[in-house]
Amino acid sequence: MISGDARELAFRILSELETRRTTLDRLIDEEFEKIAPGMDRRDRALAFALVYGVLRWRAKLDWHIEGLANRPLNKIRPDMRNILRMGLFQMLFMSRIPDSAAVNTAVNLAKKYGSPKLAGFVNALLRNAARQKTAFADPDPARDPVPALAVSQSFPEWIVRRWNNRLGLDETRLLCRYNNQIPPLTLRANTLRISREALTEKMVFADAAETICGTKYAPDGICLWGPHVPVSELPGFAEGYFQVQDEAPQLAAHVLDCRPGQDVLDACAGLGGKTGHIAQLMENRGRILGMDSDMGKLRELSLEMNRLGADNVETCPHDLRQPLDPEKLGTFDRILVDAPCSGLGVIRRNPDIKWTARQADFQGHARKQLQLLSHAAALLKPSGGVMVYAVCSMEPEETNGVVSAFLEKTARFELQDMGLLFPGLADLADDRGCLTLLPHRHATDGFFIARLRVCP
Ligand SMILES: C[S@@+](CC[C@H](N)C(=O)[O-])C[C@H]1O[C@@H](n2cnc3c(N)ncnc32)[C@H](O)[C@@H]1O
Repeated sequence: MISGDARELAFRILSELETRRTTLDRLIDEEFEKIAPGMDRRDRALAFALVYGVLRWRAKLDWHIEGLANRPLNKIRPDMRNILRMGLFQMLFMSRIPDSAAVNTAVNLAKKYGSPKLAGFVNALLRNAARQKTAFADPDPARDPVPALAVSQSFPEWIVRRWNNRLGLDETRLLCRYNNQIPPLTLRANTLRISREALTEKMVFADAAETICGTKYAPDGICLWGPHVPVSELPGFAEGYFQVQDEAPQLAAHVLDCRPGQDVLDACAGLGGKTGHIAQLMENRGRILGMDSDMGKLRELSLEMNRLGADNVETCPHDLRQPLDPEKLGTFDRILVDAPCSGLGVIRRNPDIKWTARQADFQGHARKQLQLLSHAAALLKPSGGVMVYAVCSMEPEETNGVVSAFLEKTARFELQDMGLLFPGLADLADDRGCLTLLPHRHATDGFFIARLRVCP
């Protein structure tokens, strides 16, 4: 059992993230459960700030560490790299922490996890950083703006290059900057139990956050900027008054426009973020089938539906690429395919994605997305059926590219213009009528939604 020290906890999370195939969310849940129950709120907040801060600013921190160490980063032991990143992050981004505390705590970690010699190296490098930091400079953009932006905004060069080719340098800079900001905690009021107005009042009364406001496009969303307590301690959590969900994904179930009494398939239901929303739009009447290939997620989904009071949801573990139950073919009024993707739209909330996503994976994502969409299409009612395809990405291969490939393959479907169907969302619609949300333009996660219907 290790101590409940915030920096040690952050160090363990950062190191494990590099060695295990898991997501930041899962690792945080695991490590916090093991270590942090007794940890006071300020220490938990520090551990979070260090993990997220280092992941957001890793390329910039590494650039300075390489310069100070006078050797390439891969010549520094991976665990010492993380100790150095945490130390330097505190010096550059956490003005309330004295440099001496950043150095001493890093040296203690290096002693515990390394050796006296490595602790000496960490000590010397961070002391140099403390002396030189006011003179630190980013690479010169005049020489080559893409790698310079990759360091100054801390993104992998391939992502900056990709966005620069599509959006130009100025917008790419804005997009990177936006993705490095701390997002609000966004909730969706569970209208089975409470209205957005009444939930907002409860949050304001409880002084739940520094600023509390409604979402712009999604009718049931509330943004909490600078929340004062963890989600599970917010008023109404146990009563199922809300789910945590960014504004952009709230629009997926909204445009699915399901009605009470319908048969609805949530084909990649995961933990049920959108299933709960569908249940509230259906006022708990009709039938929802939550499908996912991950049985563990569906178990959690069922618990989540109990918390929300959504009682018209059944679950079905199934790999949607495999043959479908013939009895289910052509039976659903509405289908949501919230497909697995690169996750490049949610870097603001999951900065680890910057370092785990790969350019080479896009073709594979697109192939799978097309397969899931095509198989799901066979389950839709031949008359009046509507299917929504969504991904938390704004990359062409897995957004409009998949929709075009699907339409080429499946002539009985047509794309619907959501700018016309939902006038409140018109400024999010692209020239085909799909919704493409860009973080820096719309102040949401990056997200894509297409609405397809069987041709009348
Ligand atoms: C973007 S996540 C869904 C998030 C979920 N809709 C929510 O709002 O909480 C994509 C989901 O697709 C599931 N998935 C991946 N491959 C699948 C497959 N072949 N068949 C069915 N589900 C799959 C993953 O387990 C994951 O839960």
